[in-house]
Amino acid sequence: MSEVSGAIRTADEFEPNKATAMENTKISADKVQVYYGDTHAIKDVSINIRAQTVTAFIGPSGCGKSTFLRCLNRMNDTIDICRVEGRIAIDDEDIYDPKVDPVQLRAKVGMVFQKPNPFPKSIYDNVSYGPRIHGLVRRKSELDDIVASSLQKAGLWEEVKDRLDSPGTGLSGGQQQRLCIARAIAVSPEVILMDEPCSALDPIATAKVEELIDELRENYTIVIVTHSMQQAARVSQRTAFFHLGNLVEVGDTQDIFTNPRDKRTQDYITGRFG
Ligand SMILES: Nc1ncnc2c1ncn2[C@@H]1O[C@H](COP(=O)(O)OP(=O)(O)OP(=O)(O)O)[C@@H](O)[C@H]1O
Repeated sequence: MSEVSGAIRTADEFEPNKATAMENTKISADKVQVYYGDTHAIKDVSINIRAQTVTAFIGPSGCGKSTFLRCLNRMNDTIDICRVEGRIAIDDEDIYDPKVDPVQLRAKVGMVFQKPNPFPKSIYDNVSYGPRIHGLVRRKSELDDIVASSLQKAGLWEEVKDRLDSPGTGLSGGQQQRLCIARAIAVSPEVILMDEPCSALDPIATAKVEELIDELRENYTIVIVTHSMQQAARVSQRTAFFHLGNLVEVGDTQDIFTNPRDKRTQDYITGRFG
C-alpha cells in the first residue's frame, strides 16, 4: 500500500526504506470521507502518519486540513451535521469503534488550538485538571510532579514556577499557548494535534513554540495544520498537501517543497494560488 491511495503518485513510491516507514506508522487513515450535511469536505483520504515525527498539513483555505485533523481525535463528533466514513486506526485500533470512549481517546490524542484557550483558573489548575479528571494520580505530591514535569516539557517552568497560583489567562499569548501544550502533555498523550498553533503569536513566541515542537517530537507523534509554508518547512519532517478535500500528495517535507510531484502542489508552494 502506498501512503496515499488512488492514482496519484506519492513521494513514498520512490522511498527505498518503505518497509521500515510502514512499521513506524502511528495513525493510519483509510478511505476517509467527511460530510457536513450535503457538503463533501474530505474525499477518500488515505494516509499513514508516522510515530515520533512532525507531519504538517498544508493547503489553501477551506481544503479540509482542520476537518481531517479533527477526525484524528473525533472532535468532529461534537458537530451535529458532521459525518465521518472510512477507517482511522491508531496503533491499528479503530478509533471509531463503538467501544472506544472519545474522552479517553482525546487524552491519548491531545489537541492544541489556534487561539490559546487556558481555563479561567490558575496555572497549576490548568495543568492538573486533566490528570485529576482522568484519575491518573492518588496523592497531591504526584499531581505536583506532573504539573512541574509537564510545564518543564512545555518549556514554561522557569517562567511560571514562582506563580503557579496566578491565573493562566494572565500570561502572554505565547506563554498561554505553551500552557495549553503543558495541559495536553499532562495526561500523557501519544499524539498531539495542533491546529495553526502559532497563528495568534508574535514571531518570538512562534519561534519558541516551533522549538518546542521539535523537542516534543522525540516522545510524541505530532500533526500540525499550518498556513505558513516556512513553518511547515522548519518544523516538519513529513508534509501532506490538501486541495478541495483531496489529499494530493504526502512525502518528506524537503521533497514536497523542492520536488513536488503534482502540479497543484507546485502551484501552491510557489504561491500561484491560496
Ligand atoms: N462546522 C462546519 N459546518 C459546516 N461546514 C464546515 C464546518 N467546518 C468546516 N466546514 C466546511 O468544510 C470545508 C473544509 O473546511 P476546513 O475548515 O476543514 O478547511 P481548512 O483547510 O482547515 O481551512 P482554513 O485553512 O481556512 O482553516 C469547507 O468547505 C468548510 O466550509
